[in-house]
Amino acid sequence: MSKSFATRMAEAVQKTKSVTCVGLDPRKAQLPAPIRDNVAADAPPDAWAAAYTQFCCEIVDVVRDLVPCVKPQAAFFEQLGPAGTVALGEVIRYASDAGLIVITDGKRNDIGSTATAYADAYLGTASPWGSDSLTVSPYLGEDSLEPFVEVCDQRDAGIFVLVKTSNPGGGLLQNRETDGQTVYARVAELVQHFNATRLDSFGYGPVGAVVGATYPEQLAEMRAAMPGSWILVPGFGAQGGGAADVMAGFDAKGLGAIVNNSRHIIFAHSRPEFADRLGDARWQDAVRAATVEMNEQLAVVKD
Ligand SMILES: O=C(O)c1cc(=O)[nH]c(=O)n1[C@@H]1O[C@H](COP(=O)(O)O)[C@@H](O)[C@H]1O
Repeated sequence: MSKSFATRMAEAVQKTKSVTCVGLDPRKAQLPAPIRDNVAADAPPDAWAAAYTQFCCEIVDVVRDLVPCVKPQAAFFEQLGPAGTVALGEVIRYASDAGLIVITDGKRNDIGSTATAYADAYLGTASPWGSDSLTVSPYLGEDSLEPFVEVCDQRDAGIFVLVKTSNPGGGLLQNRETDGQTVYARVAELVQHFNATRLDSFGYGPVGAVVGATYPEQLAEMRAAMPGSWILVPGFGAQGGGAADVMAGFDAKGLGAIVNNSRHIIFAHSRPEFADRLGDARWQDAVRAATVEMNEQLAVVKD
């Protein structure tokens, strides 16, 4: 890798004219019939892992010319044990070889010395799970994030720090005020601090932030608080976020935010608007149609 993560992201968004991130969150029960029916319900984990790999790689084939990035969610693979983690590595590699930016969603972190091991496992090219970027928890503080930032510097990788999550319960801790400032705003300050000396020609650094589409007001607040940060915006689609809710995330050129959609894209074959017309048999066409639809709803990228 020679260009920084932030620059690769900006160029990929400009090339595809898309701010959509397709979330790869495979679930046994929701796989389309042509894949699910090949695996017995009580089949061993390696059979399901193979199904997950096939499903996710076919999605990559369908969306690779439409979007800048994909986000495999590690939990669904880890659920299958060792075979699942091998499948996760296969999916990461396949998406990367297809030219997509890969954000592995692991929400990892630990004390600094252990954080270094997580960074080594997930960022850059050194391990089977080497990705362009990883989601990271800020809960252990600044010294737990520093090892990730160091690896980002060494390997032109990126991280997305959880700032204001999309779930209803996130506010319990994130909205707490100390010294007249919310916890999420304090985390945003830290993110901005890390990026301040690392900005690329687009004005962005390697330390991204997660802000849910379910909190549009806070998204606007966070865009202003972290001008140097790419924002990963989950919660679009199945969690209720819509186009109007995410508009505050973008800069004047339509850069600076990517919007994740997992279930409403990858399982689009079962959404009412696609089920009759396409359904399980044409699930790949449903994935493509849902991705095109989302791109059209979020056509913010300027020439
Ligand atoms: O880090 C994330 O991606 C994330 C953060 C957050 O605050 N909320 C959130 O939903 N996510 C992830 O984004 C995806 C959302 O999936 P859908 O609701 O199916 O689009 C899941 O993989 C979640 O784990």
